[in-house]
Amino acid sequence: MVLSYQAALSILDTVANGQKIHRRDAQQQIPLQEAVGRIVASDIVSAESTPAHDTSAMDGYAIRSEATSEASERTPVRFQVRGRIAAGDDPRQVLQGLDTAEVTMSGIEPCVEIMTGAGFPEGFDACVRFEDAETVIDCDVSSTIVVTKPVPVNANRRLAGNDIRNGDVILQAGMTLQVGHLLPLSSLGIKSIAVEAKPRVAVFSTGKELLSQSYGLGRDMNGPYLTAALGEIGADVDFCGVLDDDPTSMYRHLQTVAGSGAYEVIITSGAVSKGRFDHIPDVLAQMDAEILFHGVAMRPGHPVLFALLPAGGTVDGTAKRKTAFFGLPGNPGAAAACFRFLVVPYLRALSGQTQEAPVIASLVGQVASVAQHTVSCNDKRNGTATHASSPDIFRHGVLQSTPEGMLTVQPSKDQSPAKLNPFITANCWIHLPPHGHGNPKLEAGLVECYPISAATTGFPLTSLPPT
Ligand SMILES: Nc1nc2c(c(=O)[nH]1)N[C@H]1C(S)=C(S)[C@@H](COP(=O)(O)OP(=O)(O)OC[C@H]3O[C@@H](n4cnc5c(N)ncnc54)[C@H](O)[C@@H]3O)O[C@H]1N2
Ligand code: MOO
Repeated sequence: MVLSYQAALSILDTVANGQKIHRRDAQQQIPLQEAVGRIVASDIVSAESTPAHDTSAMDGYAIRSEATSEASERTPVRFQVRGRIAAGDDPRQVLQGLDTAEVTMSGIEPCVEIMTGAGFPEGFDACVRFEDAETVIDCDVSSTIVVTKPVPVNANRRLAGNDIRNGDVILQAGMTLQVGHLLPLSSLGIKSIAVEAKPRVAVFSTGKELLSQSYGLGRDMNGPYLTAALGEIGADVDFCGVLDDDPTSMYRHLQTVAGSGAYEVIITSGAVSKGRFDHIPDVLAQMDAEILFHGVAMRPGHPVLFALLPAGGTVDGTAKRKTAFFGLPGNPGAAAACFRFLVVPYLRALSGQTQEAPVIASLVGQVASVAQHTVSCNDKRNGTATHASSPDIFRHGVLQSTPEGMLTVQPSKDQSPAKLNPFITANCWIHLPPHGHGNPKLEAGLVECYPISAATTGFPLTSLPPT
């Protein structure tokens, strides 16, 4: 029986977690502003509460709110300005020598000019904005102002510690640093951050048709696509060229790159299915690879292969890291789907990230046909029996929000894995589970969508994971 998609994911997760411990220099400390898009390596916990002091939210006058409780147009309350505090001033120094109790007794309330962000002076509990006070005697800092409305306690005052609390977990290990995170992190004085090392990945394309364009249009699409898609998710990626359909040279090139120990993952596309020139499985056997799966119940992409290449030797007494190998199918639509739904989960697990949560959208049209997508698939590993098993199906499509605020998704009309035109407009992948017929969610027309791009920076097009 062909391996289910879920079983393939579980193999990838186990292998990634096993490989994780062998990652050399797995963490790096880098400046905050260079870390956007990188994976946070360990929890960041606040060592302080912010803001450190009470501060003013407006430019105005710091007053005692109680003094304004009876204030009205007919009974305005007078205040005398007794100082001025700018952001960065120490309010204690500004108010040195001012005995608020004494001046209050003298019949006129003291107040202090205060600027937005400035530390709140002791003895005052609210800020009245400049535009809400009338200056009756204008004399620089000893002006007199009147207030004609009661000012609530704590008006325009930011209380110490009401933003971030000491001990708050600001970011969890495995999260992708987003540009928005730089604001709270910088507010805590954090200037650099420990991030996971970028996974090092080598990409090859295969096929003589890509090397000589004497007949037809043998253009490499998977090479640029996979290289860019890997770069987008933060991998350190090298495109290593196109391998000819010759097992000897294929072996030589792959062995050289694997033996260099420079890469944690090698990805090829093509030459993995049943054809006479599909040499990847044989070359891997020659390389003593442990083939963990070859053939998954998924559409497209069922010929996909995953293996571990031997490391050979030890480092500091521990076995060297093996190299993960993905043999993606050659058809570009299949290579892209396998990348998105097998390679990305592997790399996320390797970097300690949680897996993505889908966006749930209403399927436009085709609900009935989609719900009855159970098909039979060939067992690619032994190449014999046809099993009536139901594959996971991945379809590209267009996800959009309606003016009513609904999310809808329309699968591309042509899902042929060799058709590239739909990728001009497609912005997501739809994941249809196996045994769709009878699945209540699917029959209600609700499907799981993932953005085509697996990058997690920018607008996070993923719903919150269930709590
Ligand atoms: N007898 C069978 N034939 C095929 C099966 C099968 O189960 N039994 N599976 C089909 C499926 S599904 C796919 S997908 C392909 C995958 O085959 P390979 O991985 O062996 O890929 P190739 O044969 O090398 O190429 C297939 C196709 O893709 C084009 N290609 C390959 N690399 C690239 C590239 N980098 N950029 C653009 N296009 C590429 C290649 O030119 C071929 O047209 O096998 C089916 N056959
Ligand atoms: O994996 Mo092939 O899925 O259909 O092109």
